[in-house]
Amino acid sequence: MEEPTLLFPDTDLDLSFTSTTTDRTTTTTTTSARTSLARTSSLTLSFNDRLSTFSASETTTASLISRRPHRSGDPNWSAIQAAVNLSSDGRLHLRHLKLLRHLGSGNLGRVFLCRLRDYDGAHFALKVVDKDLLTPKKLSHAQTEAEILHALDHPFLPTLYARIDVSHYTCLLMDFCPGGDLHSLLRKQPQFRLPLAAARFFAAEVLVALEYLHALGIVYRDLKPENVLLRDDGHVMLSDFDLCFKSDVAPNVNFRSHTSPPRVGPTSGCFSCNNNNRHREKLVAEFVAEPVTAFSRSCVGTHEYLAPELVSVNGHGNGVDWWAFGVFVYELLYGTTPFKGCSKEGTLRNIASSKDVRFVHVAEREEAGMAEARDLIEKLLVKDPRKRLGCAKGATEIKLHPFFYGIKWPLIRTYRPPEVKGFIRRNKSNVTCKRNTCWWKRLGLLVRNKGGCRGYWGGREV
Ligand SMILES: Nc1ncnc2c1ncn2[C@@H]1O[C@H](COP(=O)(O)OP(=O)(O)OP(=O)(O)O)[C@@H](O)[C@H]1O
Repeated sequence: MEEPTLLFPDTDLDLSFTSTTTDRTTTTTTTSARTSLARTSSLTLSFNDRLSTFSASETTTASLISRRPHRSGDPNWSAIQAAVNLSSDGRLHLRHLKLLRHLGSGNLGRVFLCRLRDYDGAHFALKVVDKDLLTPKKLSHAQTEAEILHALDHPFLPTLYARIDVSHYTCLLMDFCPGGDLHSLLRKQPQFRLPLAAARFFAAEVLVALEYLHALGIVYRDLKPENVLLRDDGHVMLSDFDLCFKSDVAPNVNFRSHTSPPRVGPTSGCFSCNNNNRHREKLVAEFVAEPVTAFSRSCVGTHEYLAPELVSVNGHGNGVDWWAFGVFVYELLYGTTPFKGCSKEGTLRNIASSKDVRFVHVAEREEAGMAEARDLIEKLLVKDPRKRLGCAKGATEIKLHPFFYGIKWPLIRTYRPPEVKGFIRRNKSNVTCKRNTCWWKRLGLLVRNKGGCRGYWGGREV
């Protein structure tokens, strides 16, 4: 038999991985994540084996997602296009990618940092899902995630560059966020709290991302700092779309009355009866695309972020995202979540109770803007979704709240992100990865000895 060739020969991928799933990330639908995570640790060996023994055209289907308008200038696209042009069948394959390291694991699979083999300027995140290890429910979540990623085109959401299906693996090639996630950044702050300006900035960008998802009829259902990743430039990227559900949405242009302040200038002033000196009311057109009829009964999400209607399992809609947004703003500013109890059950009881949100008193938190922040949180954490801010008109009405006063929404992607303790701006072309040649030798040996057999690493059954 021909010796299997290694397709990731100088990878630094660490296979001796253990589950990183924490209590925070556990969803109410999580079942045997640990088992599936442990099994997926033999992934690379399987890849090498399969790709070396099957002809690519028989076993792989790869779709290069078409270049989208707002990212058309993205150099990652050009790099991928160059690789595809050189490919004999005009497709992107796993052999074009070089895995650099393991970034993390979730319910559905593992995420790796990788780059194009012949071009070291473009880094990507590769999410690898082993469909054989998933329950039918998780399989449907994986399918949902892939479909949603395919539909997105927004600066604060991931770009799906390609989807590669190899045997029972689905690999999704996406933007890599070198800044880590907001939860880790919070852990680096004094008392886990962000300065108000930083919290406002991140909240505003997440709001814009949610607005876009809702305009597509997508209810996200998994907002939490862990799922807010930071790009190299400090702007956010919402991740993890497996718990989303899709609904219809009917965009509308509404008119609301807006009172503008009196005009000051030479024509106003001493004449109190002058029309220009009065508050003037005018009609302002506003675009609303909110999935108000969205409805689901499945209880998914992260305990501390679950809306009361999710806890009561009577069915829920778009409002769960606006509730979670309230919890999110609270956590950024207070370093904890508002209904956290001593146990998961205690947390759920607090959420379901009729008690309103309480704010921990933090003397040094009384900076300008905190009163507005508390008011916004109170309006979002209204237990009855019909009365909750955002449920009727979505982000359009949340953006008008005084907490966000002064933000020029269409320009937000051009804002300079705040300097935050612990955030290191990384140059994409200078992503570091641990080198461990001895490690690679062990991998080569293992593949040769076992013929790339899956299931063993370092003498430990996985
Ligand atoms: N695009 C990315 N850039 C950088 N790191 C990423 C990227 N996507 C995911 N990660 C890292 O990989 C980890 C696993 O991500 P993944 O989306 O598979 O699962 P998760 O966020 O833990 O959620 P879940 O288990 O609910 O699916 C994340 O915690 C994150 O640290």
